[in-house]
Amino acid sequence: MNLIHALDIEFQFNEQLQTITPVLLMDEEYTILIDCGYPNFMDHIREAASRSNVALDTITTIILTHDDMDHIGSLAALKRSYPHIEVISHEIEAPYIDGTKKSLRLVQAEASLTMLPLHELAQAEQFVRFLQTIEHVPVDRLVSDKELLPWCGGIEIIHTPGHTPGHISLYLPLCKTLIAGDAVVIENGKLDIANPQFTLDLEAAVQSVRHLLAYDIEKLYCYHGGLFEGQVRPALERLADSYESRNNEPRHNKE
Ligand SMILES: O=c1ccn([C@@H]2O[C@@H]3COP(=O)(O)O[C@H]3[C@H]2O)c(=O)[nH]1
Repeated sequence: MNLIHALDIEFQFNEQLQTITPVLLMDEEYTILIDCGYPNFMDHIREAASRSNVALDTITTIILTHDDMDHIGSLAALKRSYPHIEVISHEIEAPYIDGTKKSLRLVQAEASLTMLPLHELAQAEQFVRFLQTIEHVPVDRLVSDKELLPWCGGIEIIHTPGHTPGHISLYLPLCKTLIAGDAVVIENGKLDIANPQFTLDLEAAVQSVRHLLAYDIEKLYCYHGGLFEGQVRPALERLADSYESRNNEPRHNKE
């Protein structure tokens, strides 16, 4: 028995209706949550999981695709309530999650304060203060590219850097399913790079999309956008091509 439950969670953020999609993977023994929402999202996760008849206390494992406030925000609360949960992330991402290194999103947000026009400053400062409140949690197990976790018939770790340096996607060969985290998102029905303006290394993010073409993917779940309804391979190819052709466009001489 292998099951995948997409936990679509709708909420208001910055006065906008948003949806995030953590994913539950289950086999006979293990219940694995992939990413865990913003701070104070335990009730949202509990409610979404209960729609799939899953109780939070059955979660054995949390795999974090990367360190960002909307992916690790409720990790500390989940660990406090369920200390048995094993937390897994890529080895490069772990120091940001456990707080040994300063969150790169916070570094980015602080750096933006010196460059923003005055009218955007208050919101950016608020975002910095928000990031400073994110609780850090030790990572119990480090994984690296191509590692195969034994659950659900095998879960392959794919290192997909770009959005952050230790970002991972998860591939389940048995059901040809990719959990993409923020490696790609769905925007207006199409695959896209997640917030390119905040992507820490856009070139690497596009390379990661190309790398995903090596996998036979029939179902693709995005954290922002949920299940992609379409032909995955051509969509990934179009996405990589579109960013690469932008990079190859001749630059206009402004002199
Ligand atoms: O100045 C900034 C920088 C970033 N951000 C957020 O950081 C997030 C990174 O992951 P994401 O792609 O899910 O979403 C991004 C944005 O929502 C922001 O709101 N303001």
